[in-house]
Amino acid sequence: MSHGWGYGANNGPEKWGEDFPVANGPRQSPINIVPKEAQYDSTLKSLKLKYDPSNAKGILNNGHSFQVDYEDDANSSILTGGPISGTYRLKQFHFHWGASDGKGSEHTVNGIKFPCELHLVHWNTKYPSFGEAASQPDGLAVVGVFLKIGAANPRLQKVLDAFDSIKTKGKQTVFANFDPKTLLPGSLDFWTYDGSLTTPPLLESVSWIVLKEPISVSPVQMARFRGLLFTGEGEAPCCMVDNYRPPPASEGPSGPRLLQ
Ligand SMILES: COc1ccc(C[C@@]2(O)NC(=S)NC2=O)c(OC)c1
Ligand SMILES: [Zn+2]
Repeated sequence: MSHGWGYGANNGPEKWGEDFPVANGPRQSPINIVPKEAQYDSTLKSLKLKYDPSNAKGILNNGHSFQVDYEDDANSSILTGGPISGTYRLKQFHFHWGASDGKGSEHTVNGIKFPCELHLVHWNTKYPSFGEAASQPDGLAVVGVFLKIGAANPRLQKVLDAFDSIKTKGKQTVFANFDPKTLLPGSLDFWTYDGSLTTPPLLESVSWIVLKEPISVSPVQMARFRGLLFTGEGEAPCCMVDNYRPPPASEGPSGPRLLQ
């Protein structure tokens, strides 16, 4: 790719391997989750998430998605338990979504796409920083949550209400006092596997924890996600939609272990 990566025909997921050869690596994400093939692992612990709403800093349109960033200079918003050992700090959360309700998630379940997928990104405090952790095989832990079409989700409202301030690439605004735990479903049951970032640099540093229970989002709320732009102010507008990497066409015989 002569120009930056994106999700278009000329710079999308099929082209990322040109500049990022790890795109064809052994632990790339996302994957298609086949629940019947997941092995039960009784040694897995329950997931523990402790978030301090006052750690919320800001919300940013980064040109690929939008993200809500958190203070991460102390163990006040942390993930423990589940498949991970030690303490991982919340860094940010962001979403991936489609141009229509039939697509948008990165992980799929039995080949089914959801309209949207939330990623809560945490980094291993055994490393000195997020940047350092992002290059380590046990550096990151991402909690994935599917959004499925249903009743409007009031927990999304504060995020949606910020969109007018971050419509174009590079725009950001203050986003204070938000507890991401309010975005989680009632059950924290999960599938887990070792994978990667789902955009360049596609680093194979993520312990994936995908929650089985989706949260709801209404068609009207999804339309508001699609009102964001990939493009910057003053550029020809391009709607921020289909910002998802699809799973590989078919899992090899040694598909990743899924534990639950
Ligand atoms: C250099 O560190 C990075 C770079 C990109 C992302 C974003 C993303 O690629 N990763 C997931 S997960 N979804 C995505 O869109 C990141 O998130 C942990 C960390
Ligand atoms: Zn993501």
